[in-house]
Amino acid sequence: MSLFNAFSKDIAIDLGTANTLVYLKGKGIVIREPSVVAINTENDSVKAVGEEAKQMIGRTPGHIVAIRPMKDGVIADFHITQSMLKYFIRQVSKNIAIGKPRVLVSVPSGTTEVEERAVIEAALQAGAKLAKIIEEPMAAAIGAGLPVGEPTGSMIVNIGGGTTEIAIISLGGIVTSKSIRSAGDKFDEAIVSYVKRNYNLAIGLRTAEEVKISIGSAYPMETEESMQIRGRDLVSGLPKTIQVTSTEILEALREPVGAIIEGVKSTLEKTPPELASDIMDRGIMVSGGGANLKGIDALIRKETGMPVQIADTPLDCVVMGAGKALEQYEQINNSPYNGKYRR
Ligand SMILES: Nc1ncnc2c1ncn2[C@@H]1O[C@H](COP(=O)(O)OP(=O)(O)OP(=O)(O)O)[C@@H](O)[C@H]1O
Repeated sequence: MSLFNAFSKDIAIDLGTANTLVYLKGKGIVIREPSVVAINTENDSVKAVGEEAKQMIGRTPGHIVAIRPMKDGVIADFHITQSMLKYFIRQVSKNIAIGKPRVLVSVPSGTTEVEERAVIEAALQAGAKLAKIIEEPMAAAIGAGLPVGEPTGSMIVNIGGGTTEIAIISLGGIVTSKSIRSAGDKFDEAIVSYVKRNYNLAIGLRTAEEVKISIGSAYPMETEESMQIRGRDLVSGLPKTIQVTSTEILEALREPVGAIIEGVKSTLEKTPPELASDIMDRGIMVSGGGANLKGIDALIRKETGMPVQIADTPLDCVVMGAGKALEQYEQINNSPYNGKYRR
């Protein structure tokens, strides 16, 4: 049974802190852009959205600001989030001439009801005919191929940009979950702090992200790697290049990665014994962009003693799961949205 009707032009959106992905029913992923909006503050108009706006971060003239409207997995700026959502929904509607779509948006599990209403409102104002919410860990679990509808425990750890969502799912419902504000962004910030502390060098978050992706790891790697990075020397004030090693970045990431491990352990401690035993058999599934951090699976395995698997396309799990949920929604949550907000 479909969430809406079988012929509708439904879209699913992963409204992420770092990236927004849009899935069009029958087509797959049609938009994959950073969640960034550049605003001209002279007339409050939107100058650019997505990749084009991301390129402007840290490089804008005074009257243009590049903003990430979602922070720590929640909506930090409602109006800009709304503009972004409108832009993406209109992109899809315009290019594919689908008329007014019905929209399913995934939000982090820590999102308050007020924020959920704000997202629904934004989707409706962006031209959606109907809008519904799906919780991110549920979407991630479906997208990672876990058997969420079965009477067996599945565990998902979705490491995004702003939040890590950890959940135990059984029979189509979230049994226990935790949303922690340590994920990809905190990894980047930790690298910025490390370089500042140890080298007196100021680097930007984009450089830190490049370092994380190139030589970052959560677990000691077999071969040591190194990378040159450029920043501003805090003593002389001049540009300077230094070399950092993978061992140093492992050390820099210890704290934010440790917070995720603590979250996983405390969720396991709260898990009912029958489900815990299922998870011992089936293991923990890791998704989200942060699942790409080298060695994250090895570390979780070592710290929990459970089997751990990285999802096939970690960055796509949430939107693919939300997309699948468009078709399977009745099995997951039987509360129809009837024109007004309802969970
Ligand atoms: N190869 C990689 N190694 C390490 N981190 C990576 C890699 N590729 C992407 N990331 C990180 O993944 C994060 C983005 O992941 P994702 O798109 O799943 O988050 P999001 O859905 O936007 O955020 P949230 O779920 O918190 O709302 C970024 O911090 C990015 O730097």
